[in-house]
Amino acid sequence: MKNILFIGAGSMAEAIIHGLTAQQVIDAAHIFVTNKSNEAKLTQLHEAYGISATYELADALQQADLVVLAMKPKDVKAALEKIAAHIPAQTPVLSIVAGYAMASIEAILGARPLARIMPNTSAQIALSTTGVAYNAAVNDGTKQAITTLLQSIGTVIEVEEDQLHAVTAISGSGPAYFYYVVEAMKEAGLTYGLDEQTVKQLVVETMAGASEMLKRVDEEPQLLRKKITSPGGTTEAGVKALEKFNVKEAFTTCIADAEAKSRELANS
Ligand SMILES: NC(=O)c1ccc[n+]([C@@H]2O[C@H](COP(=O)([O-])OP(=O)(O)OC[C@H]3O[C@@H](n4cnc5c(N)ncnc54)[C@H](OP(=O)(O)O)[C@@H]3O)[C@@H](O)[C@H]2O)c1
Ligand code: PRO
Repeated sequence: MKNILFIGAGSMAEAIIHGLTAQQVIDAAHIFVTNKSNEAKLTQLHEAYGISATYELADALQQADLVVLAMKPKDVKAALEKIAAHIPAQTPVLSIVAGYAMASIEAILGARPLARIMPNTSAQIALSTTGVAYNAAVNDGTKQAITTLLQSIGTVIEVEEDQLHAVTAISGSGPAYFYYVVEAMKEAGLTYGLDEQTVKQLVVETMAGASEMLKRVDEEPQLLRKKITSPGGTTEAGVKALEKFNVKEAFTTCIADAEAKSRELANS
C-alpha cells in the first residue's frame, strides 16, 4: 500500500498519522490529508509529520490506495457525497466513523472493499486496542496492509461488523470508565491528608500494575483479587462496599447502555 488519503484531520487521524510515521509504516510524503476548511490544522500536520496536505481531492483520490474516513458522524454523508464522483471503483475505504454502517458507505460510494474500525483514544500513545471489521470484498493483501497500519497505534482484533457495537461499548468508550474509577479513587484518597501528586501516583501506578499483572500473569482476575484479599482484612472490607453499592451490576448496565446507544446512533 503506497498512498493513504485521510479525509478529516482531527485527533483520531492525527493519532494514526503519528503511529504510521513514528514506526515508518508508510513514508510521510505518501500520506495525504485533507479536511473541511481548517488550513492551519493541515499546515500544523505537514510541519509536525512531513505529510502532504491537500485540498486537490480529485488528484489525491486518483492516487490513493486506501481512503480513510476520519470525520465526525454528522459530517460523513456530506464528505462521502463530495468524494463519490472522484474515487475509483475499487479503491478500498477504511472508516473510523462510529456507528456508520458499511451499507451506508456503499450506498453513496458503490460496492467496493470496505473496513470499519473502532480504536480508542490510547491510540495517541500507540496503546489503542482496535476492533476491525471487513466486508467480503477485502482481499488478504488489503487486510494485511490494514492490520499493519492499525498495529502502529496498538493491538488489533478482527470482529464482525455487528460486533463493533460491543467493541465500541467495551474498548471504544472503555478508557472513560477507567478514568472515572481513577477520578473516584483520587477524590476518596484526597480526604486522608495526602497531597494530590501522591494520591495520583498511588492510584495511577496501582492501575498500571494491575493492568500489567492481567497481561503478564496467566491468572483470572478473580484469582488475582483473591490473592490480595486476606480473610477479615482491608480488601475484603473495601470490596464489600463495592458489592453493597452493586458496582458489578453498574458495569453490566454501563456496557449494555453504551452498546444500545451505539445501535441507536447507527440507526438514526
Ligand atoms: N474519540 C474517540 O474516542 C473515538 C474513538 C473511536 C472512533 N472515533 C471516531 O473518530 C472520528 C473522528 O473523530 P475525531 O475526534 O478525530 O474528530 P475531530 O477531531 O472533530 O475531526 C474531524 C475532522 O473531520 C473534518 N471534516 C468534517 N467534515 C469534512 C468534510 N466534508 N470533508 C473533509 N473533512 C471533513 C474536520 O475538518 P475541519 O476541522 O476543517 O472542520 C476535522 O478535520 C469520529 O467519527 C468518531 O466517531 C472517536
Ligand atoms: N467515543 C465515541 C462516543 O462516545 C465512540 C467511542 C468513543 O460516542
